[in-house]
Amino acid sequence: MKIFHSKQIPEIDAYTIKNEPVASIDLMERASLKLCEWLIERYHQEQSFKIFVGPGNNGGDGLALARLLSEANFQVEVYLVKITRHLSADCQMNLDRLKIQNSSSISEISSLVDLPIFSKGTIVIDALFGSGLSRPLDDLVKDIVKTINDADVEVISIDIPSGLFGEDNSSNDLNNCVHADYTLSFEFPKLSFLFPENAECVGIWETLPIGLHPAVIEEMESPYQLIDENYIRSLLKTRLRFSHKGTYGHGLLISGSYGKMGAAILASKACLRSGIGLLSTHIPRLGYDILQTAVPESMVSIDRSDIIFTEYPNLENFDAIGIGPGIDIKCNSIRALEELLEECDKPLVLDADALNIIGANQEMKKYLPKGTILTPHIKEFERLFGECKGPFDRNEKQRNFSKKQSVVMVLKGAFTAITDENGRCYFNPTGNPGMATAGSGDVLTGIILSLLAQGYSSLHAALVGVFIHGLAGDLAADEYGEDALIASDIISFLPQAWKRIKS
Ligand SMILES: NC(=O)C1=CN([C@@H]2O[C@H](COP(=O)(O)OP(=O)(O)OC[C@H]3O[C@@H](n4cnc5c(N)ncnc54)[C@H](O)[C@@H]3O)[C@@H](O)[C@H]2O)[C@@H](O)CC1
Ligand SMILES: Nc1ncnc2c1ncn2[C@@H]1O[C@H](COP(=O)(O)OP(=O)(O)O)[C@@H](O)[C@H]1O
Ligand SMILES: [K+]
Repeated sequence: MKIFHSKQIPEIDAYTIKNEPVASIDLMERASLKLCEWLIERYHQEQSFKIFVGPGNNGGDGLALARLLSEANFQVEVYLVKITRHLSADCQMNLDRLKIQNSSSISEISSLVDLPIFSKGTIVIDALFGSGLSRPLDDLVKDIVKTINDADVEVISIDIPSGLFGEDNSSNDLNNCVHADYTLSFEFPKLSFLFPENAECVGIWETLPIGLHPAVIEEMESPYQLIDENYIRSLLKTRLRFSHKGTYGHGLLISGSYGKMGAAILASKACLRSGIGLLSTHIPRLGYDILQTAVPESMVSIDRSDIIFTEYPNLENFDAIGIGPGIDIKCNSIRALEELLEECDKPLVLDADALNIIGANQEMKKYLPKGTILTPHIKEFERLFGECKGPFDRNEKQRNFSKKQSVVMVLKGAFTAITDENGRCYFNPTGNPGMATAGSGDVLTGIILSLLAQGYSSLHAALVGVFIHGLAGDLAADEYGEDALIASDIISFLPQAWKRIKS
């Protein structure tokens, strides 16, 4: 699913209105019907709604919704926030229709004293501002928003929490934006919903289809998209009847150090559970027995050091290389990584301490071979690129670096963002908070290495790897719950995850 900039939404609307064709007031009615259906499915008629309405089309949606909920016998009170005398045409039309219906109360709010008492159990619908917001909220609206946020009520925002911008909120104080429990957005999510910093405002978000014209959605360009299972399926390779282990590549995983051999075990197992033909795991000497016992399917390449990574085997023997989980950041490891980056012409994935080493030795960035995959979490990202002004700025930096250096970057977290050499950004929907646990990143590195060795392009290895990793985590959470989930469980559910997307 493409994710469009708020400025593109009116163009998509206008195209739909002209070419479907449909009157703009009827498109608003369609959107409000979807909102009403969503609410009717979840709430019963004893619950009352307080709808806060602004002057634009977001307010228009709120007014149309008030009429539809009243028609369905819900108790509705409407609060029209008077910040301007002028309402948008469709907002005015829906206000007139609501007045004609004459079944809900309509009050005007021109100062805080006009605000109602919020009794417990009330549901607040936030239809103050939508994607047309062009500057932070003015004082009156800010105070109304604060009062709503402080009240012990459930809040549902229409399209976007009022006060929040669809993209960049770096100059915005999130305390002045509605903190919704649910955000119901039309057709597409906004970019800002995918950033962890905005979660307190957005709550749980859903998209409601409102029949925007498919031709304009297809044609209009956007660098952002949310991937889904069908898209991932379209990228998968099939295993051949007459194939042998050589067909699926030989991977080299450089991982582990004294006290961190678990990282090497997790990454190796995940790699082998994702279809690779042969795996060699390069580890310091002390890890020999540990790895041979824990992962008998992997061959072992031994470093001359007992405790850290200081050298690597001949790269010619391998189809892809993964380096980082648990390698530590000692001086000899830095030198070895530097050499590897300069020499390596094989597909490469860098994670964890490999990224921290580069973060501490910035000149190494320029040696990253084209097509390399980097998999930082936010902290590792900031070690690489410095502090960011906010999530939008971070995403811009990620896209720009991918483009400039022709590398694939995987910024991990909820809605992991994957950027490619064209500056495109793909967000991943799978995964859950249970995966915020030691070692889950190591599992991802193993999966991605496996896919690189099997001949997937860097971008496809990152996309498929991140999706399947999150899917296995979701299946594991279904079985064990999020709290008990450990990284090994993600590996245990890789077989089910692969079966599901290969079926
Ligand atoms: N395709 C879609 O997504 C559809 C969207 N619709 C609704 O239309 C909304 C967008 O409507 P609008 O473009 O009218 O935008 P808004 O309803 O967000 O209102 C913007 C209006 O407020 C003014 N304004 C902006 N920032 C302000 C501020 N800080 N203080 C005071 N005034 C401010 C603007 O000049 C403009 O007049 C969407 O969010 C959605 O709710 C639906 O009605 C139909 C289809
Ligand atoms: N709240 C969450 N929702 C979805 N996925 C998550 C969440 N928290 C963590 N993950 C996933 O778990 C993995 C954690 O990786 P990382 O932070 O490197 O862990 P570690 O260093 O312990 O291996 C990433 O792939 C990330 O996307
Ligand atoms: K809103």
